[in-house]
Amino acid sequence: MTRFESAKEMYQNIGVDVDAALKKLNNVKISMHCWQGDDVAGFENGSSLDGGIAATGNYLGKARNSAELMADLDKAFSLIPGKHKVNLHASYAITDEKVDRDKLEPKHFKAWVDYAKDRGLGLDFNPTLFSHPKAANGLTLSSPDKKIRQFWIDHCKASRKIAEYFGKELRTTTLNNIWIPDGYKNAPADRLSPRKRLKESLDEIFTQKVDAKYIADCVESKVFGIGFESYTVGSSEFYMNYAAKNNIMCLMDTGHYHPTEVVSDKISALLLFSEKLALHISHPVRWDSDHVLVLNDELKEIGKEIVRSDALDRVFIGLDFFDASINRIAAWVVGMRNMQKALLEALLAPNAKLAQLQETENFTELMALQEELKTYPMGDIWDYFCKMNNVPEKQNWLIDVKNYEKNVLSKRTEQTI
Ligand SMILES: C[C@H](O)[C@H](O)[C@@H](O)C(=O)CO
Ligand SMILES: [Mn+2]
Repeated sequence: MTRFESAKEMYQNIGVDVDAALKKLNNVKISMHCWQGDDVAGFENGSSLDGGIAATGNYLGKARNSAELMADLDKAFSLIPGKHKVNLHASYAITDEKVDRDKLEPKHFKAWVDYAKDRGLGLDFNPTLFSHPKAANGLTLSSPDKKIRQFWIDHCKASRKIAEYFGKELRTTTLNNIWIPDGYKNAPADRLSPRKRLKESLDEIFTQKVDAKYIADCVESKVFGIGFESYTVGSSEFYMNYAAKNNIMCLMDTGHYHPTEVVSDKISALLLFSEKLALHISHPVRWDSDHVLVLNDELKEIGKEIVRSDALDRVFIGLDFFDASINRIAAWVVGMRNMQKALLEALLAPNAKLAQLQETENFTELMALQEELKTYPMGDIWDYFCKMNNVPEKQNWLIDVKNYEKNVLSKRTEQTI
């Protein structure tokens, strides 16, 4: 009997259908963010990273152009089970033209569509409202300056067209996520006016007609950013209400809440009121530090919440971290595989039985079973899942990453080509 067969039998004995779990996991597309590959630099060669976010570390081999970023993404995907999506920011346009963000068009992202088509991947999109001279003071859609607001409104409209184009070309629904850094370092005198302006800007953006078959809009809230500690215009309450009233989605980033607040607890609450929701799964350490996902309790809890709400097709799962202190391809691989492991663990739980124990107030058995499940042989099922997808099992993927670092990454110098 193989380790997989013996593990499968153990799960079967508690009523879990392992084959069905593996099938479900194989269908989950996770959106892998391109910006881990180059520390959120983008291809514009202009402003350095701002907007209250920061990538720290100086590990060798960061991608310096689209060819390198695509090659690095390929390397990472070759070590991750299944077919997924790439999440792009507007600052990653591939063009020889000097085009400002308000004038971006689908053609500036054609190379990404070709890339995705060739590999059977999907694409998601984000307008980039930071690292730009017109966002230098951190005010964009809520700026008191009408011209600045208009520039960013036009950028968001351009981005929605690009997202729609991705969806059409790739026959998927592309997520288009608006996040803005807007806020103040010190206590504001007027909290209402910036929020009113943000609301009006969003209203104008969403007057633009796009085909809902191909694009799903969402808005990402935040609690604070570096340099914007006292006030964030696009807060959680703001966007939850905006999204509900305008029939668009909320995007919850796991790093965008107070330290003891957890996104896992918010998923069921949102799913009761909206058809779909989006997530940026990150790993905040003391603040929105954007560390690589580790398989911690909160990640497992998020997996459980999605699975137990039977919402694998209602939640857009995307990753959002940028760690420059370790090999960037390893960062992607660890994060993606951990997200999948969290979902697998949830799929391998006797969820109906656990729910019934809760409903019948049998809390002793519920606790006993939940605790025993923690030492069930999930790893053997995971190894089988890797094998079935022709990717290395256990830490064997690291051999590939080390070779790639030796042969490719270490040859890259600091300057952009
Ligand atoms: C690159 C950023 O992480 C991203 O646009 C945004 O999603 C964010 O989380 C800012 O903190
Ligand atoms: Mn995010």
